[in-house]
Amino acid sequence: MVLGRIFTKIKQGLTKTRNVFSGVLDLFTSNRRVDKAFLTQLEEQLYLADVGVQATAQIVDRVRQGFLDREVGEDVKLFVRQQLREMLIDPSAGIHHVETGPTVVMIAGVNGSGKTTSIAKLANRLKLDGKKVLVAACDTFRAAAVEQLTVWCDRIGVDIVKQQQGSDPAAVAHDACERAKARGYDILIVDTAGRLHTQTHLMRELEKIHRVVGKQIPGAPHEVFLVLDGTNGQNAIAQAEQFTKTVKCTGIILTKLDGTAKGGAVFAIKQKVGLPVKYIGVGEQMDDLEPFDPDSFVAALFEK
Ligand SMILES: Nc1nc2c(ncn2[C@@H]2O[C@H](COP(=O)(O)OP(=O)(O)OP(=O)(O)O)[C@@H](O)[C@H]2O)c(=O)[nH]1
Repeated sequence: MVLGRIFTKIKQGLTKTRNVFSGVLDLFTSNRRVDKAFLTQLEEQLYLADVGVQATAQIVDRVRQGFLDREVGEDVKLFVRQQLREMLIDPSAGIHHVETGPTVVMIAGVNGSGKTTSIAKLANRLKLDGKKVLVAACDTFRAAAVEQLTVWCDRIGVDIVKQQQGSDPAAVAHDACERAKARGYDILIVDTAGRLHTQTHLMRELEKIHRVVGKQIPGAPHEVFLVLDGTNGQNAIAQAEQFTKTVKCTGIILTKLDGTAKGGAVFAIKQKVGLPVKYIGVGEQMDDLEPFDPDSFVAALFEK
């Protein structure tokens, strides 16, 4: 029942992506053979669905190898569905909670990507799972960032550690770790600045937070999630490539999938950036963040 509701929500959130993906699905209803023209069309449609050059080439190649000159039918469709699903499978799904001490999740991403909203949604989700959640407002670069995060935390009912604008983000991280340890929090979510004056500046700041957190809590940060705006499609991938040169990330939160037809970028992200999508944002409300599940995602694209 609950699963059904979540699936319906994912399907609704992916409406626009589903519409472009119907171009792929229509190919399997036609009465024809797997020939050069079919493979070219498959390539075009996957590409149009933002699946990305590399992922598209891999699928088309495998269809050619397995089905050339055979009739197009359910088996080819199932094969493509399987290929897409397998591309997304990742053994490290979700957040890895440590056994003792707080689990630290650092959140990075450029301003406007949906970083603040995603932190709020994640905090809300973890709280509903029974976790004691603390948020560290380390984006001290912009006053609005701290204010916005405070409003969200109040609304959700989770605690926040903050200092005034312009203070050292690493100091905020330090305080937050102390508090998380002293008061038995299960999870500490650390917000970070989205953009500073230069890339080097940003890198130094993120590294410093990383170091401070690691000194306070062994193994921390346990996860580093990069928030990407799903409406950017292939540009989000370029951004991810750029960002991961600066910070070592463990996963992606892909936002705003409800507002875009470019949800196929999920495949390209995994292929090109090598990072799993951990959560997807499918709306602006607190409960509009879903753990990314390859089965449901691909099923949502393939099922009526
Ligand atoms: N439709 C939709 N909108 C979203 C989603 N996630 C975030 N948004 C909206 O995107 C806008 C930017 O989100 P923020 O969370 O403020 O983004 P940010 O990265 O923190 O950016 P700054 O506030 O500029 O630092 C807001 O209007 C959010 O409501 C989503 O999954 N779906």
